[in-house]
Amino acid sequence: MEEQLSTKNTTPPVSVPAVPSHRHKYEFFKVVQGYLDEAARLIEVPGYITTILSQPKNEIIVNFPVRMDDGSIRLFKGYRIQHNNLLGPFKGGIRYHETVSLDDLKALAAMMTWKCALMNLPLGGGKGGIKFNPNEVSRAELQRITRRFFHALGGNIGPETDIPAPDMGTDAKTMAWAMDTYMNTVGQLFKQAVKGVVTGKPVASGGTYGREKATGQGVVHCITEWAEDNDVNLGGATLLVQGFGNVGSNTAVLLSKLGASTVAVGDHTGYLYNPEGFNPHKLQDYVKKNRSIAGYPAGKPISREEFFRLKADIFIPAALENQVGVEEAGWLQVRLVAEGANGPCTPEGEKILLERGIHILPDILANSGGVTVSYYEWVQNKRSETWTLEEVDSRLEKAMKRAYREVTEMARQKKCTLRLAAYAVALQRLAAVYGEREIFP
Ligand SMILES: NC(=O)C1=CN([C@@H]2O[C@H](COP(=O)(O)OP(=O)(O)OC[C@H]3O[C@@H](n4cnc5c(N)ncnc54)[C@H](OP(=O)(O)O)[C@@H]3O)[C@@H](O)[C@H]2O)C=CC1
Ligand SMILES: O=C(O)CCC(=O)C(=O)O
Repeated sequence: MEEQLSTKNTTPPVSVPAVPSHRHKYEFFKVVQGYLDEAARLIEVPGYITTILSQPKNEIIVNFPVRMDDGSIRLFKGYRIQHNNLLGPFKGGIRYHETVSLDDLKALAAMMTWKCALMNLPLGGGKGGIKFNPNEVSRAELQRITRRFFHALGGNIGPETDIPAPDMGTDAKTMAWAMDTYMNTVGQLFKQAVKGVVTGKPVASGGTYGREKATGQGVVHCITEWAEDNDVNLGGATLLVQGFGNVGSNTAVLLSKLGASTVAVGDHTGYLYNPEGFNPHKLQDYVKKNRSIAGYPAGKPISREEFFRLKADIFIPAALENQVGVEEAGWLQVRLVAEGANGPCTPEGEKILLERGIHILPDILANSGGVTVSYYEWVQNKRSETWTLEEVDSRLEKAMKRAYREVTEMARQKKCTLRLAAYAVALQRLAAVYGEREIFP
């Protein structure tokens, strides 16, 4: 039992580098474009389509000053990348993290285009963020940074233009501040009902039931389908979870209801191991209160390498991109990597995993439950409706299972990886619309 293992961990929080320092600079946008080009060759898409999709439509950069608690003024740089809006308004999260960069956000915005197309949503792709560490500012500073950022973005976003949502370092509260700022600036000018300007809001402020757990729920639907296809019993399965925020913790909690057990977890402060299995509810509550897993009593501190070398059934990366490179792919002893995070495996890492017979559920499929339920929230805001949790859950389940089947069928037909198959399904949808519009007569 977890409680019996309670060796008190008094280790102070240590910052664990996201990737070992000898690793090359990771060109995330190039990597994502590489997948698109490969998928385009696979399904023979006309060259002009990949040319259009090779860069974002708009790259918005704003510099804005914020008064900090000590009275000083600090200048922040914020981004909103609008990749593509062929299928509908730009859509995607806002990331607050010290690693935020233009290149990464371009990659993440492009991935939103593929994700929305794959899920057959009438939405395009976007992503934004600010480069700073949200754990190092007070709550009042966080609110002022958010309000200044959304004020600076002004009319570049809107319920029919570009709809942000939470991503790393942001949550429902951030979205409530964002909506309020927009309502009192741009919304005032147009006298519009503007709840739909952001999704992932608190339920009382126009959010939807089920959004908070949606990404984790989607990961779990994909894992369940994979388990069925591969005759794996999830009861008693063991999990390694990297990142215990929204995606990691909800995935662990939902899988525990199917009998799976989380034996190791990690975040930027370090990694913890508990062979008996953590209680994911308690750990989730602890992280909500303490902002990290550091000091959680029911686990033994281990190194990042020890974490990756543990024998388990499923690895769920739910933190940053570029986590599974050549080294980690050689270390992992699991049957499945289910990508809760965006871009956690490098192409070289993926190749090694597949050669070693480790399956991968790719990000744009596995973590698409979040944006799918964001879409449900946006529809409810448009129609002034409130759907029950059961309705949201049941729609999400159908949508995830349909997407999983489409991707596995494409992979079978084209004899390709699930990642390329997911890109191919998405690209096929976009190509059909470009074709119908005959934009270059
Ligand atoms: N939220 C959503 O709906 C969706 C999120 N995603 C993706 O899922 C991933 C996680 O997002 P989300 O759960 O929302 O973010 P959260 O901010 O809620 O959680 C992120 C987690 O990652 C950890 N982390 C940060 N840096 C490191 C590091 N260097 N090494 C190990 N762990 C680290 C954080 O730890 P700490 O707090 O200690 O920094 C935290 O536990 C991201 O890739 C995001 O793009 C994808 C689809 C939708
Ligand atoms: O819910 C959304 O709109 C965005 C989710 C997101 O940022 C992602 O899927 O990476």
